[in-house]
Amino acid sequence: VATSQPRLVLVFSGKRKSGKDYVTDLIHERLGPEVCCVLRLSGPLKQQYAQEHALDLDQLLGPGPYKERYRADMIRWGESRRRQDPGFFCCLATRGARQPVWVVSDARRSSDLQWFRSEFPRQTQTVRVRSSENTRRQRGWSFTAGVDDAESECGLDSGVDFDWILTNEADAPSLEEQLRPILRLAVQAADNQ
Ligand SMILES: Nc1ncnc2c1ncn2[C@@H]1O[C@H](COP(=O)(O)OP(=O)(O)O)[C@@H](O)[C@H]1O
Ligand SMILES: C[C@@](O)(CCOP(=O)(O)OP(=O)(O)O)CC(=O)O
Repeated sequence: VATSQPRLVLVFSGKRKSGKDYVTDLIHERLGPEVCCVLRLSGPLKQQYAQEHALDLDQLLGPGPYKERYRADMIRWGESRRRQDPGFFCCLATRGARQPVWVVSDARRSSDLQWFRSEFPRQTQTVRVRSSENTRRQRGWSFTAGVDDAESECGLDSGVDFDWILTNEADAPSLEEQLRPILRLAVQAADNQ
């Protein structure tokens, strides 16, 4: 079986409720499912966690309040896994992806970026999604100790030179406009196959 390599890997990060899922869904819609897949590092994490704790996986994957009830414990659970193997969830999340453009929606730690940069050094580009605390609050965020002050939320706050920064705010240029150069890059990457 030929192993297919991605042509472009867009690795997204941002605080919770900054709009990572929203923006990456938008990219997926624009490029279509043949060209692009959205990969969530939290996917295999939530799957395994739901199984071990008899929880509702669909609700854990959704944007509602359900996942917030379990977040602190999921973080702890995931961290013990990552201590054994920092690339554990990266590897699981990318397994079987065949599209030329990969959109990773939720990098949180420098070990996540390191994994993609070392596996796909030429293809990887990092994207930061930014929103003000006010905007995030309107989307349902409130500060939670053990979550918002932990590595899960703060691991990429400094020391990273992002290739792209998107401002997901009502008074910023439209996402459409901000995404244009990234979408152009993705279309080029897919066309050059
Ligand atoms: N530009 C936007 N316009 C409208 N709703 C948005 C926008 N960005 C985010 N949202 C909404 O805000 C909530 C949080 O966004 P989400 O993408 O789930 O954030 P994250 O994945 O970073 O936690 C969701 O309900 C989402 O639909
Ligand atoms: C335990 C987590 O994987 C939970 C992630 O859930 P989501 O990826 O749904 O989070 P947001 O989009 O920021 O709201 C966090 C981690 O530290 O791995």
